[in-house]
Amino acid sequence: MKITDIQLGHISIPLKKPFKTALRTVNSVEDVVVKIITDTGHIGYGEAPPTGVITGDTTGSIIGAIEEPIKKHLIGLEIESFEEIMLKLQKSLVKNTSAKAAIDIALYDLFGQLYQAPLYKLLGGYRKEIITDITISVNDPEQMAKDSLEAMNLGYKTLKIKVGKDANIDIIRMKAIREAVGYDIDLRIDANQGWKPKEAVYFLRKMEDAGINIEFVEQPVAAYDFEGLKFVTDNISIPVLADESIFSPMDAAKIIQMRAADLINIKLMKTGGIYNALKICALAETYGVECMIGCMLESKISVTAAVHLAAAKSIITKIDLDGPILCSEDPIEGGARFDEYKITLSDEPGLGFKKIQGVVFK
Ligand SMILES: C[C@H](N)C(=O)N[C@H](CCC(=O)O)C(=O)O
Ligand SMILES: [Mg+2]
Repeated sequence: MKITDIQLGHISIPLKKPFKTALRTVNSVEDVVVKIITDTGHIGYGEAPPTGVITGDTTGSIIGAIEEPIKKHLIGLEIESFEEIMLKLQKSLVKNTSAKAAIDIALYDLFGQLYQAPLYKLLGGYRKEIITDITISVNDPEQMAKDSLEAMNLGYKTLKIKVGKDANIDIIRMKAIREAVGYDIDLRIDANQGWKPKEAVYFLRKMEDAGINIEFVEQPVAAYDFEGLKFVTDNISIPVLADESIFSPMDAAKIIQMRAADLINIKLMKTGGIYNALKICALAETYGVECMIGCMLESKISVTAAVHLAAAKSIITKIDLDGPILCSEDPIEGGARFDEYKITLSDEPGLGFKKIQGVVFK
């Protein structure tokens, strides 16, 4: 199975509601889609979102990275020589993790097809069904309480609450949400780097004292501020999860060795795909640090790859793969099945895609 061509397309899906974090507001998924074609007629699909505020990647940079260095390094290679392909992909240029992730995902899709097995089984086959949280965008407290109740009524047991815009109002937001949903729902919060270390400690302690009961806090401080992250971790009892601070396995090793966070958020768009995500899983497992798997604003193509990884690995104990659920439509036939919070994999080979509607590949 030899790679003969790599084509690109664009997927555009309106969201059900605007997605709002401390970093940005988005109304639709606008992602680059990758199609890798082989001489055997097998096709692998991948996807990359331009999440510039987190990864630095834009639509233009993703397309440029794939059309120039990546494509040149991969055409003509055999999927059988998987390690060689992965090394060439990762070494074709530095950074550009979203472009690498899209290609890595399409290659793993082909890898599964080559051996006629669903990817999650090839990677470990731990389970075939997972349960995701759903994100509540940062808004005024009344709106967030209403959105949380709506999610609870759809059956979600875990809500990921976006905060980090103004710590004084964040406390009011969290009180309003906890009051609305009661204590049977787990609340995890994501500040998306919005607080300073001392401010984070002050307000998180206040939230603890108010009995809000928070499962964990995600990325309270700036991505680069490992010391600040450690300061928060050392000074509150709520577990701290590192998201934007960890892209590479090296970042993960550093955070773990510093004890700067209690938990790690793996996202394929930060790691450059499954190949490096597996290294983070191995590191985390070695040190007994549980992982969450997350996503950006992604459709079912790349999120299906994340579902396969989560289904394969027991160290991934927390799931934030709500990208496709936030979308108002699903133009992808096949892949993971989303029934609100319940995500199930089929036993189709690779990632199991059948058809991607409305995307023109060139
Ligand atoms: C969509 C997912 N639940 C999520 O919240 N991801 C964000 C970043 C998403 C983005 O801005 O595209 C996160 O965990 O920080
Ligand atoms: Mg996050």
